[in-house]
Amino acid sequence: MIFEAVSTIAAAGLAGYSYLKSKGTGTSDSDKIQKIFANAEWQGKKGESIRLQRKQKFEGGYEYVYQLPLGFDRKKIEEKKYILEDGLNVRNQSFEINFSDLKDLKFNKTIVSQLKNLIKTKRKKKEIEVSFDGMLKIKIYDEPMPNIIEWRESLLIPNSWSVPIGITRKGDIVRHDFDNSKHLIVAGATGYGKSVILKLIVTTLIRQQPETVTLSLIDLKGGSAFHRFKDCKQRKHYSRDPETAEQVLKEVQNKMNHSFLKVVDKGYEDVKEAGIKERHFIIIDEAADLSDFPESMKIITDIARRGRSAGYYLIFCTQYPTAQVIPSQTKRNIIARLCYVVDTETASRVVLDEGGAEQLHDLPGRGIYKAGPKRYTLQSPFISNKQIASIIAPYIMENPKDGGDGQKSSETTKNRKHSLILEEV
Ligand SMILES: Nc1ncnc2c1ncn2[C@@H]1O[C@H](COP(=O)(O)OP(=O)(O)OP(=O)(O)O)[C@@H](O)[C@H]1O
Repeated sequence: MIFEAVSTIAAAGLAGYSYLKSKGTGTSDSDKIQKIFANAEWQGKKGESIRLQRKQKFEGGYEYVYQLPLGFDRKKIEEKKYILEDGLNVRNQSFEINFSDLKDLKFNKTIVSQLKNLIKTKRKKKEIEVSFDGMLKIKIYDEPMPNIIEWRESLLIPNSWSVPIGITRKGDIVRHDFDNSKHLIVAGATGYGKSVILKLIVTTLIRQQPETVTLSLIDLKGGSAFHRFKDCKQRKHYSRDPETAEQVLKEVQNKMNHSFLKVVDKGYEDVKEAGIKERHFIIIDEAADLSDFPESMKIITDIARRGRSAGYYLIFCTQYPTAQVIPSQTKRNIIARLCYVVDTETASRVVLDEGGAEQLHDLPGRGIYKAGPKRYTLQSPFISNKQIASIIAPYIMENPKDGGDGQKSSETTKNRKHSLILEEV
C-alpha cells in the first residue's frame, strides 16, 4: 500500500520563506531562485537580475548555471547561502510512505508521535552547493547527505593501510590509502570533527595492522584526542607539549634516516617495494602549536619529503589553516587533504588549493577530501569513545613503557599559545 502524505508545513527556515512570500512561491526551482534573488535584492548596480544560461541534470540532482550582472558582488550570496537554501525548501511537501515504513509502527497511545517521527524522517531537505567560475552555478541535490554515519566494522579492510574517511552522497566509501598517498593534512574550524577522524584513523590502523603499525602521537590539545591510545603497545611516542614534541620529532627523524638508507641504498623506491611491512605514523593534532618551533617545523617538512620512501607517514592536523601553519614546502609534499568546514574561502584555499570548504553544510564530519585529481564531498563516519575502547582493549599494556606518559611530566606549557589544555574525564 502506498499513500501520499501532503503537508503544507514549510521545511525551510523563516529567512528563506520571507524572501519568497512577497511574490508567492514559484513552481520550479529555477522560478524560486529568480524570486529569491529579486526579493533579496541580489542584483547588478542598475537592478539587473541573473540570467539562466542552462539547467542540466547530473546524477543526484540538477545544476543551474546563471550569468551574473556586471559588477555583481558574489560575497552577497556566499555569506547568505542559507537564504537560497531555505527558500528552495519552501514548498508544499509531498512524500511517499510505504509498507516497510509502517510495519514497525506500534498501534498504541504513542502512535501519533511515531507518525510525526516518520514524517520528519521522510521529509527531505534539499541541499545546495554554490560555486562561481565566471558564471554562478547552483547545484541542487535530490537527497540530503546523512548528518551522521555510525562507524561500523564492515568499513574496515583487514591487513591494509587503507582507512575509511567518509561516505559520499551516492553512498560510496572514500578511503585514504596510506601506502598510495602517504601523508594527509586534516583541517577545519573548531568543533567540526578533526579529533574524531584522527581517533578513527588511529583505531583503524591498530585494528587492521596491530603487529606492524607504530604510532608517534603528538597531541597539543592537552591530550584530549590521543590519551586513550597512550598505553597501546603500538604507541612509540606520546607528547602533549611543543617542547617534548620537538624531542619526539628528532628521535623519529633519526629512525627515519636509518630506514630511508635501508630502502634507498638497496635500490628500492619505497618500503612497499622493499617488502618491509612496518609503517610508522606521526600524527600531530594542532600543528599550529609548533609553528613557533622552527626545528620542529623543519623536521615535519623533512618527514613530508622523505618519509614516503622510509614508511614514515605524517598526519598533520590544524584548525588554523594559514600559510604560516602549513608551510608551502610541507604542503607540496602532502597531496591528500581532508578539509572540514572552514570560515573563509582563503582557509579553504590554503588546505585544498581551491574554495569550497567554506560552503559546506554546517555539520560536524562534513568535509571535502582531495587527493590529486580525486575530489569528494563526504560525511566522515563517527566513532564513539566507547567503540574505540572496546577495539583497542586487547592492545592495552598493563605496564606501559615510560609509565604510559611518553614525556617528562614536568614539561612546561609556556609556549603553547593556540590551545587550551583540557583533560577529558
Ligand atoms: N563525523 C562526525 N559525525 C557526527 N558528529 C561528529 C563527527 N565528528 C565530530 N562530531 C561531533 O562534533 C564534536 C566535535 O568534534 P571534534 O572534537 O572532532 O572537533 P574538532 O574539529 O577536533 O574541534 P577542536 O579543533 O575544537 O578540537 C564531537 O564531539 C561530535 O559530537
